[in-house]
Amino acid sequence: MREITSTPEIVCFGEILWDIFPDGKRIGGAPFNVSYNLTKMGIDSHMISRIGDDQLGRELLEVTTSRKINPTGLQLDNENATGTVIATFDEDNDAIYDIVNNVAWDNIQLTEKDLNFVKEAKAFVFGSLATRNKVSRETLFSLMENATFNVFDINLRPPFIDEKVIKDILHHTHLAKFNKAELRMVLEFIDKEYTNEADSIKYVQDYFKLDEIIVSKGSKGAIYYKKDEHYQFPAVEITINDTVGSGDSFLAGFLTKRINNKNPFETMEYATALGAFITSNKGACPEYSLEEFELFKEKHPTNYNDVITNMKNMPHGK
Ligand SMILES: OC[C@H]1O[C@](O)(CO)[C@@H](O)[C@@H]1O
Repeated sequence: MREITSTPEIVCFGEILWDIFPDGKRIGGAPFNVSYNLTKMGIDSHMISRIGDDQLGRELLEVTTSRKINPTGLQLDNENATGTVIATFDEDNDAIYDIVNNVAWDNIQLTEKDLNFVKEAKAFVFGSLATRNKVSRETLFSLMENATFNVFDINLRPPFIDEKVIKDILHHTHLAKFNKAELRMVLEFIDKEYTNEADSIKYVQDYFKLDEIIVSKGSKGAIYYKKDEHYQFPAVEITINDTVGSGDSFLAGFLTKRINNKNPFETMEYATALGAFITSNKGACPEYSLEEFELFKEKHPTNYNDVITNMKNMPHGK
């Protein structure tokens, strides 16, 4: 396998695993889903995780390699098994996850190479689940303390929620992504009552010195706060296949534009389109080409009448 020597543009950290659905297993893990879709967007992305020395680990390696995800950030664990999750769907077709504990990705070690990659990368992406075990948690903190742009997609997965750890991470975060329930939980952690979204966001921004926050709202779309600016984008209308990884692909689309300093309109438009595209497909990491996505995006344009912003400079002609 070819070693990467140049610094990746984005480094993702955390769980890589098999989601075991009633109809078969699919590769997953929120940070892996982000890394996968970034790669599809043409972004050079590096995934730091750990797999077991077992059949499921070998299968994970095969899939990542065949899908052109660079596997050099995947550590091999001789003691712990490759991660698995028993996934089912509720009556709204939302996924419910039973995440097997004490697996390989709970034991990600700190390496010199990863530390250097994170220092140089334009963004470092992670969630809260990888902090459930001490080893991966300590590695994450060491990396985060050295990164220049920390992107925290909180992705709360009960029962693995630790208030102190989440607050500590938020103090290091530059861009956070919450859904509405997660935003309320963070407010509870800092003893702030929810009055309305804008006030809550302002409070969280000031409390954690955190300029950029995305709140995802499912079928209602998403809103991006950047200091005092906000940009609310509607969800793109599609037929839902399943919602697994929709937030992860949204984030991949968002970062593709954000790290290249595109304006927030273009950034949000791309993010909502990629989230919708993946939701219209099966699973979080379907096989597709950038051209297929671009075609989908053209056929499903953003309804600019439903964009809500406090900024005047909408892109020309919108
Ligand atoms: O990472 C925890 C779980 O979240 C997902 O990534 C979806 O966002 C699943 O693939 C995984 O089982």
